[in-house]
Amino acid sequence: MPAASYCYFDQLTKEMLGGAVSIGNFDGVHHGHACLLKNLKLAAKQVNGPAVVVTFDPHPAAVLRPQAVPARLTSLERRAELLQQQGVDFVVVCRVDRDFLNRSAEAFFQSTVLESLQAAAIVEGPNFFFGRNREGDTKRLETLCRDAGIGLTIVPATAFGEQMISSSRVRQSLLAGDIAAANSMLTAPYQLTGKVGTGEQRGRLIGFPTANLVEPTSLVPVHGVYATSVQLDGQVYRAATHIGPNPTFGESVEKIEVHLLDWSGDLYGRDLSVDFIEHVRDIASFESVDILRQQLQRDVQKVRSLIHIGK
Ligand SMILES: Cc1cc2nc3c(=O)[nH]c(=O)nc-3n(C[C@H](O)[C@H](O)[C@H](O)COP(=O)(O)O)c2cc1C
Ligand SMILES: Nc1ncnc2c1ncn2[C@@H]1O[C@H](COP(=O)(O)OP(=O)(O)OP(=O)(O)O)[C@@H](O)[C@H]1O
Repeated sequence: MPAASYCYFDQLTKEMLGGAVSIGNFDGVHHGHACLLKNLKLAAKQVNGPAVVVTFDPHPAAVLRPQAVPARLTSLERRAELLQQQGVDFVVVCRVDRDFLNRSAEAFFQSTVLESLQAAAIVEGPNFFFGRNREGDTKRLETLCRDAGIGLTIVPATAFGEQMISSSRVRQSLLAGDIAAANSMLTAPYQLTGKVGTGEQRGRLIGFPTANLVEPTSLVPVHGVYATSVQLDGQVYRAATHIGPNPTFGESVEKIEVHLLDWSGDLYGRDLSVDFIEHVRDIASFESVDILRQQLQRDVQKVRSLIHIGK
């Protein structure tokens, strides 16, 4: 991935202008977003311009309701990477503050879509809202696009099961430990990134050394043991990941511990990205360290059976 996979509005260059534009949070980059982005690329081809996504940072909810803001599914870097995997040419970020959120739907459309990006087409989903208090909807957008003489595509909703896919639904699945459902909605396995900090150094003693992830950059799934994979120095490794306390040792602090299979070395201070593949079991309090150790052996076998990596 190039160092700067996204830019801000004051960094726009000529090749980013005159294209097809989609606006939204795009948190997680799910299959609903993917369907929309397929249409964005078609629209871009028709207008002979770039496929541009406009996204927001921080999330508008973080400015409006900081006490109740949902954790993000993706950092800006990861979101841009996933959007580009879907064929988006440019990701442009709106810096969100109270002034920005106070703009009317018309003012936002005029300044962002027409003046800054000189958009030739817009592509959105059915639940798109814009401007102060989410006053602009797809009807309003239709009128604005018609008046400005630019094309508009509203793509139908993509569902998973009976309901429409949304970032909020992916968050709910992760918080319920339903990794399979979350991954069915996402375009790539759910990924958690953090820095490797120091633990109690106990894992090494019980034969299962772990990298303890601190400062996670996105939502932490519910407590449990997970089959995961990690990319390290260009190689993919399987990992058994524990999220939660260590009740066997009387510790109640939540930890994110990653035990890499078929790897040994020192990871302290490095950034680690963990892909979640399956939920394996809940956290338990074991009667002895020996019984915990036997369970960890079974967990590792389970991870091997769930994840196959090419040699
Ligand atoms: C895959 C995996 C599953 C684990 N499951 C449990 C568990 O169910 N209960 C528990 O008390 N500790 C569990 N542990 C955590 C160990 O207790 C922990 O790795 C050990 O205390 C080392 O802690 P440290 O990294 O702070 O040194 C698990 C660890 C791993 C890697
Ligand atoms: N399931 C879907 N099918 C089609 N389009 C979608 C779907 N979900 C979102 N979109 C569209 O993608 C664009 C970006 O949406 P955004 O990421 O803001 O919403 P979301 O995924 O519903 O998230 P949230 O749950 O946070 O509201 C919008 O145009 C929206 O209408």
